[in-house]
Amino acid sequence: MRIETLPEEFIKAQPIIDTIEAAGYEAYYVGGSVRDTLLGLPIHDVDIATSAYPEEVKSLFKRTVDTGIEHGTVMILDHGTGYETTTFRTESGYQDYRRPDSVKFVRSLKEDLNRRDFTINALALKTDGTIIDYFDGLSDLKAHRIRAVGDPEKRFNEDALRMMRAVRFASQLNFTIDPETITGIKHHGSLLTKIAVERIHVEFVKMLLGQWPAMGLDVFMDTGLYQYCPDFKPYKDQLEQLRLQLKSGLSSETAVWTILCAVFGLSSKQVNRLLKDWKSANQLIDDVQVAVKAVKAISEHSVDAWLLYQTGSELLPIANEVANQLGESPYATATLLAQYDELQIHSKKALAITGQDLMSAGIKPGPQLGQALNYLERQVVEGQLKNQNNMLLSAAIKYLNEKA
Ligand SMILES: Nc1ccn([C@@H]2O[C@H](COP(=O)(O)OP(=O)(O)OP(=O)(O)O)[C@@H](O)[C@H]2O)c(=O)n1
Repeated sequence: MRIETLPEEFIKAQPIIDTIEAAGYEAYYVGGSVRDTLLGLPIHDVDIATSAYPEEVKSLFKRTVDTGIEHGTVMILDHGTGYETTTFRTESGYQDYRRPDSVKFVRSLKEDLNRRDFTINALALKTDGTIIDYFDGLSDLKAHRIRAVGDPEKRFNEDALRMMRAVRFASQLNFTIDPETITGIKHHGSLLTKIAVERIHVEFVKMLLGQWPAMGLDVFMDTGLYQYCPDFKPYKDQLEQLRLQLKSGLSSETAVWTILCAVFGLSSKQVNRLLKDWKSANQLIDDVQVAVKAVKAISEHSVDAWLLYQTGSELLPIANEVANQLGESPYATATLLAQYDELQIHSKKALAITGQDLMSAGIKPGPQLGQALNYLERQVVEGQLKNQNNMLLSAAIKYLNEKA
């Protein structure tokens, strides 16, 4: 098979391949960019595989970076773009189920394609548009099927993350997974516990960002893969519910974790624990804690000024998206944002009074000063007080007198 017109990303990279070939080696485009081109999807990174050994590649180009030289990968820099160029290799001895202990560089393209995860990812493309397909990847692409190259048991034993990649591709591409590959996942699901959580995290989120999340979730649940992800085991019923409810992919990582935590019914403390176990960034944890509260309020039709203020304009659309996915939002996002815009202030800094002003008026520094500012903030947000310095000052004095 031959692609008539190659996307411009490949045409831009052609001088790299030409240089390698002129030196007597083979070089091809490989991996996701070839798969996505054949599916008519936009491509991200152009990866090149070559028969030239890393030192040979480096000798051919002025500017290279050793991005993974022990695995044969050298990045070639050309007119501001980096091209990952990897020597054909075989892999052996995956003691940790994720990275090959030893790689052997080889000169044969077929051997290189043979070590890859799925047939749709084991296609090579020449600069003239010819596709090289040793493992029936083209018919799997046509049948919308994810199938391991060779023996699925061996493939997942080598790299257990591939099971998560399979469910992620199913969600992104609307593909089914070949029955033998499914059996391989069923047999090897527990190996996922040997994989760094951060890597599972990336694939899991990509699965729920995919356009057809139920395609991946079906396999994730039916094969029992979910049990080997941190803390998911007790939430089987909720995950099952989610797979039926999700109509389309979510828009962001924050939305992914918000919907999970909302469906699991987690408190802020539990959100923190779950997301820490999934090795999440602190900012994500903070955002999800806020967004989950907002989803609850939206679902219960109890959105008020204070909730809008605390949630903020970035998280409101996410919380409303999640509530919509769960079929429970009576609000349009634009309405929530318009109500948010109408608030007198959008941060504590915007209060027309400072701690310094309160101290100048004789209020002593200490906890009561902070309490007074918190009181004013809430009153202004809720529209009980106008955001004017003299009004806020007298309200603070009254508040502290009543408290005393
Ligand atoms: N665990 C893995 C990861 C990658 N690959 C191979 O390396 C290629 C590039 O991997 P990567 O860039 O991670 O994924 P892509 O398939 O390119 O997909 P995407 O860019 O959408 O993540 C894959 O196509 C596949 O041939 C593999 O065999 N096993």
